[in-house]
Amino acid sequence: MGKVTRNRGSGLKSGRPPLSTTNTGQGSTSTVGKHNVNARRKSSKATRNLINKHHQLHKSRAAAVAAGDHKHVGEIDGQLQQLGGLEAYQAASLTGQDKDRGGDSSERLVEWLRKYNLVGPTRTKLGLRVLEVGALSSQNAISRMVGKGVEIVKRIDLNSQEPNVIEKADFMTFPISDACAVKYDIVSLSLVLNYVPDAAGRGEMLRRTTSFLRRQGTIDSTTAVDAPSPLPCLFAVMPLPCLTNSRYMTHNHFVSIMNSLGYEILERHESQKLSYTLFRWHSDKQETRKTFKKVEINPGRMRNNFAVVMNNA
Ligand SMILES: C[S@@+](CC[C@H](N)C(=O)[O-])C[C@H]1O[C@@H](n2cnc3c(N)ncnc32)[C@H](O)[C@@H]1O
Repeated sequence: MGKVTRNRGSGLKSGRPPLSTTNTGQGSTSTVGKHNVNARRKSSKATRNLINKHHQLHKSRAAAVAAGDHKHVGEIDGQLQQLGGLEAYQAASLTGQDKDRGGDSSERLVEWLRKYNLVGPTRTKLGLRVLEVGALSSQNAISRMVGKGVEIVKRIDLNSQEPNVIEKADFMTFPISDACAVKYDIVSLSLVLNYVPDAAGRGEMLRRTTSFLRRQGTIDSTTAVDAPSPLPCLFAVMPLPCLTNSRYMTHNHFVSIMNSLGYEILERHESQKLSYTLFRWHSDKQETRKTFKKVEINPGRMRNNFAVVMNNA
């Protein structure tokens, strides 16, 4: 793998999708479902608080479901509703990721694909198929590569902001097809894994990604640089503290989990708040079905509890 690149000084500038906005003259307004959310009026702290609260409630809900506490589930659903539900969360994700505060995480993916000479103005014949899970916008950098190396970007989200171009679907139940023609060269999971409220669910999500990737040898593309092809691959973006400040996770531990699925890390970048990684999937490698439990590897009172559990199903 190449050296980890870091961009501590630029805040979130190196990652996040562009805000779909209409300019009101007073600041941008993002229209999310029925909600009109003034992007600039919400401070970045308020945005962060909303996102954090949403994540906390989701985790509590998962725990209440697991405990069979239906009353508590109902209460939490009410609180989520009061926060504005998934739509408000998505609006916060978009506004908090405005150009001023962040950027478009798929810019990093495009940068890496350029490095391997897979996208760009001269790559008109190359037909990469991309599955973007958790898509908030059809105007991001990877979408702009359609016709420049990318054939299609299939976008899905639990709640579609653009019903014509983003399919409302849950990745965990999204149909898997064995036909190579409907598989993908690239799966993008940008800020989605951390949305899953429980550790075993995250493991299942990672395991599931390989089912959507084309096998090696079925990819009609060659890299023109002196580097191995990164295809098929997974682009994963996570909040940095998931990997640097968790009791149950480190970057190396995450890579071990990915290795067990047949993934090899190719690229890594850290901005001030996000971790970006590109993993090539070796379809010829048998998944080891190794078990990864929730084990404390990084003790500390001030750390978070982010974990990924792989059950040997
Ligand atoms: C924080 S947003 C990230 C959006 C964008 N990918 C980015 O990098 O900014 C997380 C999105 O993932 C979606 N999501 C979470 N779990 C999902 C699942 N199982 N299937 C499809 N979308 C999912 C949520 O609805 C939400 O829109």
